[in-house]
Amino acid sequence: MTVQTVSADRAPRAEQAPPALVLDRVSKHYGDSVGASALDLTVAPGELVTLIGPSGCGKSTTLRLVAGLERPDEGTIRIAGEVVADGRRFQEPEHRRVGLVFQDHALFPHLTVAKNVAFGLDRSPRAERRARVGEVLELVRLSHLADRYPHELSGGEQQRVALARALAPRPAVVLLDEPFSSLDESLRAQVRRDTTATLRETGTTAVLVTHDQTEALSVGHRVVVMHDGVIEQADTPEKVFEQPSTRFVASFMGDADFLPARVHRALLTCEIGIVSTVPGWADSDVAVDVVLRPHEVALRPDPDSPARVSAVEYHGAFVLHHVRLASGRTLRSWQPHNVRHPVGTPVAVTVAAGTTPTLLVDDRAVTAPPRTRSGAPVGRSPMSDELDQTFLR
Ligand SMILES: Nc1ncnc2c1ncn2[C@@H]1O[C@H](COP(=O)(O)OP(=O)(O)OP(=O)(O)O)[C@@H](O)[C@H]1O
Repeated sequence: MTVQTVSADRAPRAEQAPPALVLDRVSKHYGDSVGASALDLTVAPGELVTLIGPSGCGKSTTLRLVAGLERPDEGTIRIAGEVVADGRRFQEPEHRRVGLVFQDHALFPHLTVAKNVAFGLDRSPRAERRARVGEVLELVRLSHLADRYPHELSGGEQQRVALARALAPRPAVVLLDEPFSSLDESLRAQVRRDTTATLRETGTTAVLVTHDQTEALSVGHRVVVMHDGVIEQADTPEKVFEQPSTRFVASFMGDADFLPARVHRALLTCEIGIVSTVPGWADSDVAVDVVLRPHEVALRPDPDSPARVSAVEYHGAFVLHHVRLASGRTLRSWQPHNVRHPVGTPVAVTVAAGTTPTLLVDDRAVTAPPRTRSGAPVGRSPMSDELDQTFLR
C-alpha cells in the first residue's frame, strides 16, 4: 500500500491564473438557521481543499452556493475569475464551470457508463465528445466498462464513473459531497486514493466535503474547518492538527484534552507539573488552557502519584489509557500495543519531550502573551492561585 502524504510545500502554485474559486463574505440564512456566515475562502488552481465540520455546520450549503443551487444573501462568488453570484448577478448552475460528485453517485440508471460520462458534453461536436469520454474513462481506468449500465457496476466503479462525468467538461472546480461515505470500509480507502490521485494527476481544483477527520487531514492540501456557518480555520493539515486556532478545532480535529495552566516566567505549568518553556513569555503571568493530545502524554507507573489509570481501551496497534488526575480531570495517553497499565495503577503523567502544546485564552489559541492596554498581564483565573499554591511557591 502506498501512503500518500501531502504537505503545504507540495500544494500547487499558479501565480498567473486567477484563483479557481473565491468566496468573499458569502452568507446564506434559512429563517433563523445559519447556512453560511461571511465566508471568506480562496482556492488556488489545482488545490484540493477538504471541508469538514459537525452536522449542520454549513458544509453542504457552501457547496450548493458554489454550484449555484443556492443564491447567497450577501457576498460575492467567483469561479476562475468570473463573478457567478453577487448582489446583482446570478449564474445558473448549468452555466458555471463546476463538476459535482455526490455521495450516492447520482448516475442515470437508463444510460450506459459512456453515455453517463457524455452527459455534460452535449454541446460539443460528436467526435470531440467521443474522444473526451474515452480519455476520462481511461483516466479512471474504466474504458473496459463503457457499455455497462450503472446497476452492473460495483460501488467503487460507480463512484469512478461519477468522477469521470464531473471531469469530462473540464470544470474549473469539482465539488465532491461526501463521495466515499456510501462505500464500505475496505473499498473506501482504495477509492479515496484513486480519486485523489486522479484529481492531482489532472491538476483539478476540488472542494471535498467529509465527516471523517482522518480523510480531511490525509487528502487535502488544505483543510477548512466549519462550525455554526463560519470558517473556524483554513490551513494546511499539519497546522490544523498541530496548531488549532480555537478550542473547537482542537477538539473536533482529533482527540484533545484541556487543562487549566499558567505561563509564569516563560514556564508553562499545570496540574501535572512543568509542561514546557514558552520562549518570549519571560515577563508574563497568564492563565491559559493547555491542549494536550493523547500522543503527547507520557505515563509511567509511580506508586507515589495521585493520578490513576481509570480506563484502558485496546485499539490494536495502540492502547488508549484514560488517567484521572488528583483534580478529577482526565487526560488520555496513547501507549504502544504491548504496554497496558491496568485500571487503578498510579501513574506519573508527563508531556512527551519536544511537545509544543497549543495555549488557549478565552478558547482561542495564543502565540504571544496577551496584555491589557496598559501592558499588564491578563487572564488570571482562580486556577492560577491554585497552581501558585501547588507549584510556584
Ligand atoms: N433548505 C433548507 N431550509 C432550511 N434550513 C436549511 C436548509 N438547508 C440547510 N438548512 C440549515 O442550514 C444549516 C446548515 O445545513 P447544511 O446542510 O449546510 O449543513 P452540513 O454541514 O452539510 O450538515 P450535514 O453534515 O448534516 O450534511 C443547518 O442548520 C440546516 O438545518
